[in-house]
Amino acid sequence: MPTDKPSNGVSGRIINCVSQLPYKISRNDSLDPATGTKGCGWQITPVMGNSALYSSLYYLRDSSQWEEHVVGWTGEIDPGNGFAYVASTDQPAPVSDKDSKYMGGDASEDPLYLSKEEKRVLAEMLQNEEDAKHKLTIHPVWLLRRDQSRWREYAENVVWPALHYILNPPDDGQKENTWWYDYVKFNEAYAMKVAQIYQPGDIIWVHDYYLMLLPQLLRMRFQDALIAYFHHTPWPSNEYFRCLSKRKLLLDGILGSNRVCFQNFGFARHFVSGCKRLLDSTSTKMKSKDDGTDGWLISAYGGDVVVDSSPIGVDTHGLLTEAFTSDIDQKVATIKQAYVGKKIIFGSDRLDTVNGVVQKLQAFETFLAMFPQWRDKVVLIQASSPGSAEIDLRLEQQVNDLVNSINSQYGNLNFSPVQHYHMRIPRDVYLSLLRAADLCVITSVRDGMNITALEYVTVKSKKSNENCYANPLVLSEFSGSSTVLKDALIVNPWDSVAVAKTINKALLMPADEKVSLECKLWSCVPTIQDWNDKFLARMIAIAEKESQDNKITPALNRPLLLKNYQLAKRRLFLFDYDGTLTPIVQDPAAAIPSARLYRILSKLAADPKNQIWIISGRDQQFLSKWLGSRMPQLGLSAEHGCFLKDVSSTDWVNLTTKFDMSWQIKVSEVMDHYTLHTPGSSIERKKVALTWHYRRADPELGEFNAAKMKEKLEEFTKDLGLEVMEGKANIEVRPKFVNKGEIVKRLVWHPHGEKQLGNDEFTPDENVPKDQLPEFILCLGDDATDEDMFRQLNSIESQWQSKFPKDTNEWGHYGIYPVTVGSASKKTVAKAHLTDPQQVLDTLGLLVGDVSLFQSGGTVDLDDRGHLVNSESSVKSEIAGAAYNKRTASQK
Ligand SMILES: O=P(O)(O)OC[C@H]1O[C@H](O[C@H]2O[C@H](CO)[C@@H](O)[C@H](O)[C@H]2O)[C@H](O)[C@@H](O)[C@@H]1O
Ligand SMILES: [Mg+2]
Repeated sequence: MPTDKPSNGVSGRIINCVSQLPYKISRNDSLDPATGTKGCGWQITPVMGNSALYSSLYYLRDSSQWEEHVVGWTGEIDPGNGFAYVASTDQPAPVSDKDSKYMGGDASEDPLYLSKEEKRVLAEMLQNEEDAKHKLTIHPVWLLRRDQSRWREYAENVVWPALHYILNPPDDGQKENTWWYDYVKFNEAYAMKVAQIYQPGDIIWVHDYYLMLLPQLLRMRFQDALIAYFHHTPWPSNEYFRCLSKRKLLLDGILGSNRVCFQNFGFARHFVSGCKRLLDSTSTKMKSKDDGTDGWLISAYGGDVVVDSSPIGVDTHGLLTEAFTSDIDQKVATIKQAYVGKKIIFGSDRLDTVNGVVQKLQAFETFLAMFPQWRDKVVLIQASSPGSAEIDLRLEQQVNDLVNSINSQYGNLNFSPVQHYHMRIPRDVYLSLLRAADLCVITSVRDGMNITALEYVTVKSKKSNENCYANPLVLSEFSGSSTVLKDALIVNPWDSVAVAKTINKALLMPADEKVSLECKLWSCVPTIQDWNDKFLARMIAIAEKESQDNKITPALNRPLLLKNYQLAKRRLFLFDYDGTLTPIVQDPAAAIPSARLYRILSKLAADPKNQIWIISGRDQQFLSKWLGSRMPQLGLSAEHGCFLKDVSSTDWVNLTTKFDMSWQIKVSEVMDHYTLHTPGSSIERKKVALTWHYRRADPELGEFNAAKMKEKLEEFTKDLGLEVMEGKANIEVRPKFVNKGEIVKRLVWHPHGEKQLGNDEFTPDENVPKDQLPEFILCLGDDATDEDMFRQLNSIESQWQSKFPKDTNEWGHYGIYPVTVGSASKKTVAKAHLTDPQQVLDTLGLLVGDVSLFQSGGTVDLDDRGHLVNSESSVKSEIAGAAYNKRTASQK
């Protein structure tokens, strides 16, 4: 139990977001045999599986310290009523219900329509499953579309395989795209639910890979929220993770958290490496002061995210109470009697490609072949719970073949050495087998944390009658639990000879050695109590450390941006060019606009409400050639604000005419010197600014000489009114009095749509009435010089707050969006971020109708079926559902 009262801004409330509530809802419309009438009730049954996560929820529920709120999807609701919904209640929560489908029923009918009242009643029933004394409130996430398994598809068919080192075969990506939209919506539905209950100071705890986007969606809404993400499954090497087409969006989604935690150090290390490679994050290693564990601080869009590990545990006390009852004693005795004179090897796994059932059977076959003395003296009882439908068929066949082969070679009429149960065995049978086993063998080829391993060691820690105390465990080195249970008999499941030898060794192990091993293992089993307490203590410590200057810059809330855009009558776009509208490339001359960029800019520019400006470090020649000459309707500013070309004009204005340019000679000399000493570097000579590029030089030499050159240039330019800027693999020098911020000031403080004055004496007119100023400003930039624009916009926003306090929009602001593009590691004064130029184009594409709203997330209001509120599909689906309800009611 936590000892200290939560303090320092922590409210004492936890919002646990889980991919599925621990209950199954079924409509119970069967005939009531007592009355002969049709019932119209609902049935709620607990869901088995996911025992560690659910026991964590129950532990917090029982704690007097915390008030717990659980937000979770209802899972597939069994609609009853002749729509035989094939889904077993005993599936573990995260397993795909691939065989869940409706049989019968007209496609136009929607048996999942639930009226408001029905949802209220069901929510109440779910809540009633909780004892009144507990401080736990259940918040169901309703997603009532008829094809309910759609919400699992992306997580289970795309993310899960990659996390387990399985690459899907290539295809045209269409199915995956549809699944992705559902995945975004699934996460959106959670964000909406959390937003309804969130209070400042709450700890939001997001669990696992169904909800990778949720932290960022919440960060968009609540910048100060304390968010933790715990990843229950393995995290793969980046070589696998980077194969996902949405890799950046997924990482970016998780990085909305203050803390990202894994089952072990290795998984955390892979995650950090992914962030570094895919998002250009930087990381620093650290040791937690609280519990001495190793971890990292990774810089994510202006803030720091803690990445560490903490293996989940089991409720050891509860388990021992549950496993040592007189009923289970009896069952253990019955099992022992059934196999008298034989050693019992037990295994309990889900039947999928990663849990290693095939490897186990192969090793057992090898064992019987290598050690004939054990034939007839050992039985393998293997319980394999069903996995997902597609994989089952192939695996099932392979497993059946192996079982038959072993039993026919080494069995006889009275005895089969492998007893295989392809089913989820009841809890009491499972516990009896754990207790009765002389050995447990786990040959998983990939898992986050094998709970059976922890439960086996726990059960073996207690003495009982049947001589089962301290029996050993053979454990795969690829199981997450091997990092915790280091003293188990560790094996490589791919080496069946080694596994066979280890089984032999384990079965022959003397009693004192078994006891000594068990003592070591038992002392390492993490308890769920400890796991929760440590996890939350760490979150409190993080909350205490959070400071104003360590705010994570949220991802740009695109749906909100779209709404704001659609409602605004005067819109101003301020775009940087390199690294924002085009990706950074080796050769500056090759960074030309793509066809997609032209198309989107043309569409934007075609709307008379829009004024579009490109504010770049490029010179006039480049901007005119690639943008101005093709799209004169764009306003252009060259060389970081030195030159200006108005919207729909061809004339450039030089804003630096009065500035003495003799400095160029000396700067050029310095740059020449370093160019000579840095092979691959070059100088870009613009009209005013000079840029030294070292992208094509040896990176280390380039960086080293850039630093030296900068120092040198700063020395003699400080009194000349010049600025020496560090850009992306470049050093630039230009007059200080012009910068992109000054241009922004000039463009914003200007009657919208009116011509710019063609002179360099322009002073912004801060008396322009509000109804002539832009109502929507989107400013995008990737580099240090773009921070001047963001700073300027932030200052304009503050000015407007005091000047026009009543003129905010319906979201309480002025529609000003300073957005940084690119590396997660940057410190920025922007209010939001986008990861790369591709996301920039996706965002602009969204505004002009080229891109779907659900390509990436943000604040959207969904109805209880996952349709956009008030959209055509939402209205249609509501009508169909109500009609269905009316019809079935009249049949009753
Ligand atoms: O303000 P911007 O529009 O972003 O321009 C900044 C500088 O961009 C160019 O250099 C950078 O992009 C090149 C092409 O991707 C890349 O090769 C180089 O390493 C980058 O520094 C441009 O050449 C400069 O003149 C701009 O000032
Ligand atoms: Mg740029």
